[in-house]
Amino acid sequence: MTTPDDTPVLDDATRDPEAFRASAPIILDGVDVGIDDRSFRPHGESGDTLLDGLNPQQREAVEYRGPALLIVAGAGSGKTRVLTHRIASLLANREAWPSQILAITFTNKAAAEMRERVEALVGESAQGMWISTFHSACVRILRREAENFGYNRNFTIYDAGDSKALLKRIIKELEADTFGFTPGSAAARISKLKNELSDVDSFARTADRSDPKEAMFLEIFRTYTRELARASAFDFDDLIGQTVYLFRAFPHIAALYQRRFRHILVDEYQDTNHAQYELIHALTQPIEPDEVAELEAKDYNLGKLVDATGRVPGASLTVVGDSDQSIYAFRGADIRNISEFERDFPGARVVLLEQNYRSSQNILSAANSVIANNFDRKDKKLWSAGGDGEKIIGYTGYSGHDEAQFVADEIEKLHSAGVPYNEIAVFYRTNSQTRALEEIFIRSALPYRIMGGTKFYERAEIKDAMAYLIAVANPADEMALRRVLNTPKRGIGPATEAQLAGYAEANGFTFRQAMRDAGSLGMGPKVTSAIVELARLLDEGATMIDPENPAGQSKVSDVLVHLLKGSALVESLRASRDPQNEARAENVEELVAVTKEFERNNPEGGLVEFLTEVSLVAAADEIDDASGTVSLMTLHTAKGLEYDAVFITGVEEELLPHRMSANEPGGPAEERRLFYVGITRARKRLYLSLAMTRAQFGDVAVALPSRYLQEIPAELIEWKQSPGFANSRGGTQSRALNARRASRQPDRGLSGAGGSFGAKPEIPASAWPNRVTAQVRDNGDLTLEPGDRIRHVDFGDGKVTAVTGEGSKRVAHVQFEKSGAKKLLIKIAPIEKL
Ligand SMILES: Nc1ncnc2c1ncn2[C@@H]1O[C@H](COP(=O)(O)OP(=O)(O)OP(=O)(O)O)[C@@H](O)[C@H]1O
Ligand SMILES: [Mg+2]
Repeated sequence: MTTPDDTPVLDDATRDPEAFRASAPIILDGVDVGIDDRSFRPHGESGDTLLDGLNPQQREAVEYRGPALLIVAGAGSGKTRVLTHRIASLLANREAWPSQILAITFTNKAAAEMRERVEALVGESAQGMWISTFHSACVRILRREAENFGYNRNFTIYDAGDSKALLKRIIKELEADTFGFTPGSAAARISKLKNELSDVDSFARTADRSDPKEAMFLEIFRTYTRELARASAFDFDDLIGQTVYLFRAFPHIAALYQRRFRHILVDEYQDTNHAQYELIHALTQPIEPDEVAELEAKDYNLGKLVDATGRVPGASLTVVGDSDQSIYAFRGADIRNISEFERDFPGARVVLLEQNYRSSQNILSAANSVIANNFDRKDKKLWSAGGDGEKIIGYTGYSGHDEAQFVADEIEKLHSAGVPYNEIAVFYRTNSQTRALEEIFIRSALPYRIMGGTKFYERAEIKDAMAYLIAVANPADEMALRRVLNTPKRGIGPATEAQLAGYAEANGFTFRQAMRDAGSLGMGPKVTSAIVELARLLDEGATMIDPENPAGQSKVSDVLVHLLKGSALVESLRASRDPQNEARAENVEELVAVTKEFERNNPEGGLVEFLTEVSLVAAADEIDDASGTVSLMTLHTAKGLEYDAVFITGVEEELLPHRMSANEPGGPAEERRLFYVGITRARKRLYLSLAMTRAQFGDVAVALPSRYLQEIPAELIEWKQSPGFANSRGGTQSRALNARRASRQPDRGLSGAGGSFGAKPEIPASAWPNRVTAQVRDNGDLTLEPGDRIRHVDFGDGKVTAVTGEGSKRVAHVQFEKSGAKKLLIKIAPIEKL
C-alpha cells in the first residue's frame, strides 16, 4: 500500500508561475496532486468553444469570476452542466490548476460522470481535481490529518448498519430499551445532533437531565461516542463533523486547504445540512494578514495568492440548487442554506436558469402544476422548447402485481420501439414495493437492476469477510474483532467473549491485545488456541500490508485470500450443505473478484483505500449505464439522474405521500417535492401507476389514489385504466366492493395481469375527468361556516369565505394566508377547525 506523503510539499519553485494566473498548487499528497506542466495540457479546446451550446444565463454563470455565485433553477435546466463547463473553462483558460478545484456532487457516480465530462472537454488535465461527495472529500482530509488529533489514519468508517449494530449493543448493556429506545431511534437522534454539529459535550450542557429518558439518551450518546473513539472509527456524520472540528481546532491545517482550493463548486446545494454548510464556510474563509505572516514563517509559501491588502482571499464558491428538489430535510438538510446564501456570502451573484432541456412540455406542465401546490416557494415555471411530446400515461392496477405487469408490458413495448433498457427507470417510494416488480420482471425475463436494495455489502457473509479485512487494517476496531471471533464457529462463546473484554478493560489493553494474550486467562486449551490462532492470522494480515515490510506490501486480494484460507470461512459455508450457504460462499468469492477489480482500477490503492471505497458507495453509485438493464430505484435515489422513459409506481395515499410523513410538519410538502423530482427525471415518456389494493405492512389493504394525482391537469394524462371508479357508476361502493373481494381472495401474485380478482370491471376512461377523490380522511359532518378559521396540512392557515354544495359534496371556499384561495371538499380535506 502506498502511504500518501503526509508532509505537505509546498510550492515548487521550478514551475514557471507566469504561465498561470493563479499560483501553483500545494501538493497535498503526492499521489493526487503531482501535477506538473506535462499533465496540464488542455487539448484543443479553447475557453471560447466551451461556451457553445449554452444559453445566455448559462454562459453568464460559466464566465462569472468573483467570490460567490448562486445558481438557482428548476430541474433539468442545466445546473450540473453549468458546473461542469465552469470547471472546464477555468482549466482551459489556465485560470486554475486542477488541484485548486474542489467540486462536490451528491453521489460518487455523479462525481465520476462530472470528471468524465470535464475530461471530455479539456482532456487529461482533469486529473488531480477533487470531484467527490462531501463524505469522500472529508475522508481524504481526515486520513491525511487523523494523526493530528489522536486518530489513526487507518480508521474504520461505520455505515448506518454498523452504527445501529453498535447502538444495539449499547442499548442492551444500558437496558435503555425500557425507556423506549431502539437502535433506529437512537441512531436517528444522534445523527440529527451531529448534523447540527452538536457533540456529546455540547448536548450534555443543554440536556434536561432531570428527565430520566433524556439522561438515558445522554448516556447512550456518551457511550456510543466513547466506543467509536476506542475503535478508532468514525460514523458517516462524523466524517463531516470531525472535519469541521479539525478546521476549527487547528487553523493552520484549515489554512492549508483554504489556500489549496481556490474554486469550490457544490451541486444539489439544497440538500446540504448544517455541518456541510459549515464545512464549505470554513473552506472559503480568507487567510488574514497576521495569519499569513505566521504561515509564511512555516514555509507555507503563499506567494502570489496574497493580495494587495496582505491577505489570501477566500476561495470562489459556486453553488447550484433547486429548493423544489429538497428531499432530505429528514436528514437535516436545510433549504435555508439556499435562501440565505446572499446574506452568508456577501457580494454573491445570483443567476436564474429557466429553460429546461431535459423533458417534453407535457411532463414539465405536470411537474409545474404539482409543485405549485406547495406554499412558501417562489413561483417558477419550467418550460421546454422541445414541444409537448407524448401524454403522460396513467394506469390503475387491481393489485401491486397487476401494476407491475403493466409496467413490464409497457417496458417491452418501449424496448421494441427502440428504447434501450438502460434508458428506462422504474421508481418507487419504499423498497418493499420491489417485490412485486421483481417477481413479474423475472417472469417476463426483463433485464433489471435494483439500485440500493439489499446491497451486496449488507449481506451477512460479506460483512463477515469485510470484518476480517477491517480487523487487519484497524486493530483497534473491536466491533470487527467481535464479529470474526466466532465466525466461522470455533467454539468461542459469549462467555469467553465477555471474559476477553473484561480482561482488556481491567488491564487497559485493547481487545486485540487481550486475544493475543489469551493464554494467561486460564481458559480451556481448545478455546485458548482458537483465539490465539485467530489473533495470529490477523497479525499476519497486518504484516502483509505493513509499509515497512521488506518483502513489499501485498495486494488486497492476496490479503483477503490469506484470511479466507486461514479462517476457513468459505470452506465452512461449503461444508454446511445448506444450499443458501453455497450461495453465500459464492458471494464471498465474488468479494475476491471485487478486490481484484479494485486493484485493476486503483493500481496505487491499498487495503485502507479499498475499505474506504466500499464504505462510501451510495445507492445511486451502483448504476451502470452501459449494462443494458432497466433501473429500479427509490425516488430519493433518482435525484439528478435522467432517463428517456420513467415509471413512477405506487402513486397512492400512504405511499406517496408516505404515511410516515403525514403528521410531520412539512411532511406532505417534502413528499410532493419527491414526486416532483421523480416526474422531472423523464425526458420523453412518463408513466404514473397505482394499485387498488396493495400488500403492505404485512396486510392487503385498499389503496387510494394519491392526492398529488389530482394536481395534474386531466388533459395531460391518458388513462389506460383509470382510477375513476370512485366516480363511475356505483360510486365508491364498487371500489369498496373490489377491496372486500381483494381481502377475501388474497393476491396470488404470479397469477397474472389482473387475474387475481377474476374479471376486471370495465371502468370507462371517461370516468377520470371527475377524477379521484383522494380519501385522505373522513371528516364526517364537520361543520364549517364563513368566517371560520381552519388549518390545512399543506396550505397552512386560512379563513373560510363561503360554503357551497350539500352533504358529502359540501365545498369550503378558503382564503389561505400563504397559498391564496382554494376550494376544498370538506368531507375529505386534510383540515382542522381552529
Ligand atoms: N444549453 C443546453 N443545450 C442543450 N442541452 C442542454 C443545455 N443545458 C443543459 N442541457 C441538457 O439538459 C439535461 C439536463 O441538464 P442538467 O442535468 O445539467 O440539469 P440540472 O439542472 O442539473 O437538473 P437536476 O435539477 O435534475 O439536477 C442534460 O441532458 C443536459 O445535457
Ligand atoms: Mg443536476
